Amino acid sequence: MGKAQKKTGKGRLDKYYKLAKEQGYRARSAFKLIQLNKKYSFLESARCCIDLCAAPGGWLQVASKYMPANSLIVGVDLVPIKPIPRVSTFAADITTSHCRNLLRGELKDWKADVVLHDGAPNVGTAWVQDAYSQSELVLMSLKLAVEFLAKGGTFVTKVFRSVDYNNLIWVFSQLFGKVEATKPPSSRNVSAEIFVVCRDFHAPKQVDPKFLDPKHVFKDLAVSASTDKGSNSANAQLNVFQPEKKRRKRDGYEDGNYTLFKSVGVSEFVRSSDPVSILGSVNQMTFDTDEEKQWASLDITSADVKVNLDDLKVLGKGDFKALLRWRTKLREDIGLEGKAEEDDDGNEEVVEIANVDEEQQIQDELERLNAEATARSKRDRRKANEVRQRTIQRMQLQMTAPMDIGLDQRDSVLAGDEDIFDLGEAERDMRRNGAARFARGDAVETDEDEDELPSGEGSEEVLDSEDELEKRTRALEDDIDDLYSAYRERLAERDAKFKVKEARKKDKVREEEWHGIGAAQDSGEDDSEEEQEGGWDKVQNSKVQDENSSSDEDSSDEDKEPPSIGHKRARLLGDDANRRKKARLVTDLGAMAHNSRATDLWFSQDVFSGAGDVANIEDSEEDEDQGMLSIGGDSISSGSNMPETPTEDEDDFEVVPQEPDDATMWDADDKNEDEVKQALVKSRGLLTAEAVTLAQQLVNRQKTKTELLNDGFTRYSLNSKEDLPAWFLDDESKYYKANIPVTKEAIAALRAKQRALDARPIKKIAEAKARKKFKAAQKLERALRKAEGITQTDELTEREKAKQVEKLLHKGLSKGKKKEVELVVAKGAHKGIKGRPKGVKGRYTMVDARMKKEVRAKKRKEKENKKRRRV
Ligand SMILES: C[S@@+](CC[C@H](N)C(=O)[O-])C[C@H]1O[C@@H](n2cnc3c(N)ncnc32)[C@H](O)[C@@H]1O
Repeated sequence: MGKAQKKTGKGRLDKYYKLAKEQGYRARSAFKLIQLNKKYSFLESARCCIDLCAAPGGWLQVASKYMPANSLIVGVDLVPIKPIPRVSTFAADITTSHCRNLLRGELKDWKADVVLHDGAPNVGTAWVQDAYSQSELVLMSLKLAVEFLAKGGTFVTKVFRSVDYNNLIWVFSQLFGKVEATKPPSSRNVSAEIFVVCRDFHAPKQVDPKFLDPKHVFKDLAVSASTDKGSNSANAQLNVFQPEKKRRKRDGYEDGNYTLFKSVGVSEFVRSSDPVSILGSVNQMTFDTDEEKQWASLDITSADVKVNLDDLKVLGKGDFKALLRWRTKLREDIGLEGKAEEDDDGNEEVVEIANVDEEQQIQDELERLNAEATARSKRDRRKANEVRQRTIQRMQLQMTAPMDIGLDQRDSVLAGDEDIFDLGEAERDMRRNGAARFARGDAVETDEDEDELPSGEGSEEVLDSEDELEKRTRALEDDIDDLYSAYRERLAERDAKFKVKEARKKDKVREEEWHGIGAAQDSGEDDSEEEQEGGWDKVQNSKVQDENSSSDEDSSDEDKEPPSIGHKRARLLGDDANRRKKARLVTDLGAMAHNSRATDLWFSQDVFSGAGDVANIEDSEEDEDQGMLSIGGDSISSGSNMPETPTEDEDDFEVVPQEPDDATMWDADDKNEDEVKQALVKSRGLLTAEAVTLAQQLVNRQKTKTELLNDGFTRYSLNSKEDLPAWFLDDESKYYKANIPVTKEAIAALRAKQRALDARPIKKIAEAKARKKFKAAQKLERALRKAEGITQTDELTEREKAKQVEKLLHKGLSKGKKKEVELVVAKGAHKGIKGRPKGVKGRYTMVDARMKKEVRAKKRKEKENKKRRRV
């Protein structure tokens, strides 16, 4: 992750600020529009653009630069905008009908191809007027966009990640074909703003006013806020059990909490009935109170536990498990676990806890050490990977030579921070390796004073335990899976083709899963009109239907009516929940899947998946463009108190592209490949030597059908793919293939086919030849018709008739006169001209004047030579 960008002091005068100054843009935000346009190219083809909230005019300058000449560009803002060539501007509040009328007056009967909105309340000078919140302002701008946009038009708006975010995106998706949220590089990381580019405006004849009414659009937030707790807790749980997968913050920031960093006392975690949620939702746990400090000094609270509690966001699954184990032990120590069970089952449980036998303790301790060792080795591997990655990057940028790699990794040694021959380091390495081996299940020789590793006996016991072995194997498998998905992500970043392939796969999966609300509602003819117009209630109903259908799902039987899309989606979500349930968890997460179902349904909509592809969004106190360049007297003063005010830590939100389930992907691949191959064979015949060999053998009766079938049962066929890791299946599909013999004849046949293909004239020549043939046939036909007329006339003698017919047929069969080519000497007026010389008609060739003279001179010389020889 790069350095956090500063929004204050000199930090805000960044490269885009300087670039804006250099290139004469009035605000650094101009680069945001440039970058958005670079990605989506909406300005080049636009003839009319409206910029809402345009002051001081940076976006207007960009629009005027990138849009075709003579385009109509109109800018509106609360404050007047200094004139810009080719742009009309006026001051108005975009939330008023006055502004609407002014825009109508400017546009006359034109429709806009692009509507831009970069507005932010409280950053202008008109404090009293801009009382609207950001989300409401966005909705107001959408209202204007809906009125003025042409069909297929583009609406670009700035939104902030807040609780309203998803509702806004949902509304956009009802009105536009494509909705994508993006954060251009020039938008500061510390700003919570993102830009939503809505393309392909549906231009419905009528829009239900509820779509544009803040009261309706943001209404179910209040309801969902309370129910959202379930989803928050689900997210928190996922943070713990799949910490590698960074989740997008779909539901925006918690109400009233715009700082991302959260710290709680350890006792909250220890006493909580839902410790996993706490682990997943806070950054740090501290030992503050006297009681907590006492816990910190206990033996079970190892240094690792303290370090882990200090920064929970960097922990892996193993670390979280270790913390949960530590909590259990602590609760046992302080009698909490006993008390809780006492309540349920009476005093017997306390006795049981007191009788935890020694063996169990050793077992627990081993588990803990095991987890620690795995976590450590994981961290080391991650670090090593990062270093390697950085080195490769530097090599790609030609900042370093390959020989530097070793040196790079030991920078600290070179800097003198460490001793090259540091025995301590070597010892630590040995220990690490030992721990790693232990984690792998190899026999470990332990040091006497190595207090982290268990005694030989203990470890053997662990190795003997099947459970333990299985756990380790699973952990290893998880590691490899993680590494593989990281590898695929890297591949996707580097290889554009791979990315496109993956995207196509995802698109297909999505298309199969989701056919849109319109399709689901397509029940009768009467509905069509309403569908086109898109009624709020209708969509809301469909949402409710979806939810109902998902809740009824369990009770409903299979052979009902054809399943609706809602059912389909609900089933998919159900599968998803099941999958999550199946994951190896310490705690039962069944309830979590149930709680978040409604939320899942809502956010699982196709459009949210595209819209979520946003870079990290950070908290910030204000809109980042408050510090615009000062232009004359029009400088915009800095404001504050944005309602959605995120800050600090960027690491919390990272985009993790959601990959489809690997195993099914593999299967689906096979099916598609097969279909594609079959289609190819149909259109082009057999393409491989293996296929031709088999075909020849079948035709020549060298192979019977039964033999062919039997040949299909090899060690390569019918291998079960169940439970195999994705990386393995991917690899197998590439390399684990039967080596089918081919014959010389098959190869010769393929080559001959290829040669024939190569020898075929290209399409244009073939067409020209066919045209010529057709014309010749027509000509002959005409001649024959005329000849027939001549033979039937009585006015001519037989001799005359024969002569004329002969003439006609000769003409009909002749290929026509060869067009003569005129030679034009390139001298005088024709010297050095390009194109057709004046006064020349038909075909011509330019010839060099010099050539004529030289030919004459040559002839003359030959003549003279002949004469001399005779003499
Ligand atoms: C970030 S600035 C726009 C910068 C502009 N895109 C540029 O490149 O120069 C936000 C603007 O929104 C304007 N604004 C806020 N509320 C408004 C409203 N209700 N009507 C019109 N403009 C508004 C502010 O006056 C401010 O100039």
